[in-house]
Amino acid sequence: MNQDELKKAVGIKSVDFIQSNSVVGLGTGSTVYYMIEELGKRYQNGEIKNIVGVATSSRSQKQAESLGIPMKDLNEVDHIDLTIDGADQIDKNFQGIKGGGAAHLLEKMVATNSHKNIWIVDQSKLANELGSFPLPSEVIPFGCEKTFADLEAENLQPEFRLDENGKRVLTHNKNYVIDLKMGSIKHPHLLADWLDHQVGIVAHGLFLDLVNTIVVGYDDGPKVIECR
Ligand SMILES: O=C[C@H](O)[C@H](O)[C@H](O)COP(=O)(O)O
Repeated sequence: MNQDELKKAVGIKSVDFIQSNSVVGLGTGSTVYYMIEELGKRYQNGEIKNIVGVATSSRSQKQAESLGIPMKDLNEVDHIDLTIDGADQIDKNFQGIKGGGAAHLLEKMVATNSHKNIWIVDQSKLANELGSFPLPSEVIPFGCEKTFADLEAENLQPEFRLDENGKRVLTHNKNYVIDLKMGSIKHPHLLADWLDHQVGIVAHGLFLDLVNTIVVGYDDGPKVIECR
């Protein structure tokens, strides 16, 4: 199976975890696309009833709406039962990096408001340790050169993320993304703690101790792994 087929297989499989009468967080990305597509099908044919979706990006919001899935804003729900999202890298302790699509701020807010989090990935996303995938950080434009200099001084190999026209990528909230390309993250909790204390950083892509279950796409089919 190619990577896209693996993503599709885990996307479809993950919908088995969605129960009727629940509030579901909808992640963002090319793997989640298949999950939302399948959820739309099962909602339309009545297999899954009475759900409300909470999106983590305008992309996922639009896709879900186009399939007729009832949607609410995070402010409008008192809880989220389950969120299904993708990930960019998952280490052997089930810690993750997210934000390859610059959606990690909204994703983190939805994930931390969810009773349960499931990540869906193809096998290429699993790694012994985090860091070979650059760690995204969302920074506010005000004073961003200072924030950048602080990251550089910390030896975190920062780089502003640029679009195809060489312009700085803007997030949903009109912030910039700085990718940290240090290659290897030996102590994710220490790094997360340091980044959490940088005033100009709104959110970083380290999602630690958060995921409960991962669904991994292998050539012989999706495998469900309980993490915590
Ligand atoms: O910002 C994007 C999100 O964190 C995605 O969930 C992550 O990048 C994985 O996306 P994909 O399934 O497209 O690889």
